[in-house]
Amino acid sequence: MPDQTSLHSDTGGPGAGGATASVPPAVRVEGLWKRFGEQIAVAGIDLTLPAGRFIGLVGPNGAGKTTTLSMVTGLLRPDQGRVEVAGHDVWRDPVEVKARIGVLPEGLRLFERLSGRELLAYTGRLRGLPGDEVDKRAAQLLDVLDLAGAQHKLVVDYSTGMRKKIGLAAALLHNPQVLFLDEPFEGVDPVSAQTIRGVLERYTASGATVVFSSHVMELVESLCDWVAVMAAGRIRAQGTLEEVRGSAPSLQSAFLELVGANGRDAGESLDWLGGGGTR
Ligand SMILES: Nc1ncnc2c1ncn2[C@@H]1O[C@H](COP(=O)(O)OP(=O)(O)OP(=O)(O)O)[C@@H](O)[C@H]1O
Repeated sequence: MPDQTSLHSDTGGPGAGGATASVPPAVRVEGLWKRFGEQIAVAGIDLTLPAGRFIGLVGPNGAGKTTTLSMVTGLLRPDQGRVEVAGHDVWRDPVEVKARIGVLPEGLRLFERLSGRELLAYTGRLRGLPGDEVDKRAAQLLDVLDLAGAQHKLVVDYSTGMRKKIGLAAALLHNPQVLFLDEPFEGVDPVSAQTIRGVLERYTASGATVVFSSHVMELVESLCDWVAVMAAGRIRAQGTLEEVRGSAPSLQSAFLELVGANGRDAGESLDWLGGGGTR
């Protein structure tokens, strides 16, 4: 199993995924810390995510993924450290960064009393796009994401999967350079997941970057070409999928080894649990 130091840490050059030397990494994080009271959520991480990749940020519950993504996207101020997106400092240059990113955060809050179509129209105008361009893009996104039939329904009446899809459409509307998605497939049925996947694959094929967090290793393994593994507020590995997987048979096995979950009591101590018991 490779440790973090043996994996790519310097990116942006041709060896780091085909980007040219002049292209800054999609994300560069240095010494990032966040503490909530006694709880250290993110413990001084360094992370370099190359541009033009489909990147998975994986880790067990409570690893610090959401906290990291919130700091990287300018939603949560770090206690310490620096974050750059596409070469711009997130906290010194927020307007430059926000124009270049799309975000689908965890626990997405939407304008519930707007219809899906109105939400996209409003988002597009906030992004400074001309009205006719917003109309064109909104109609295409609603169509591709299979929401055209629900475009005049209020967002409050959308299902969990529909909310994810309209949130994704809003995040893509201004054609961002880097798209951040926190658990984009959670609560999404397989058909919608396939649709979202198709949209994201098309988006990265054109040179844009997707960074998404997930616990689902099979999904990350099938979608991502670059992976960062987080546990207990630290980065345990980062690199291409092949590098992080190393000699392990799957990303799941590599992950369990990296986060130290192999050999954990798998419920043997619950000797009272099971059928046939009397109490
Ligand atoms: N606002 C907060 N106040 C207090 N503690 C917090 C807060 N946000 C996160 N934490 C703590 O920070 C740690 C990291 O949480 P975070 O949500 O970033 O993890 P995660 O990797 O996204 O987890 P999950 O996969 O379960 O969503 C956890 O111990 C969590 O309890």
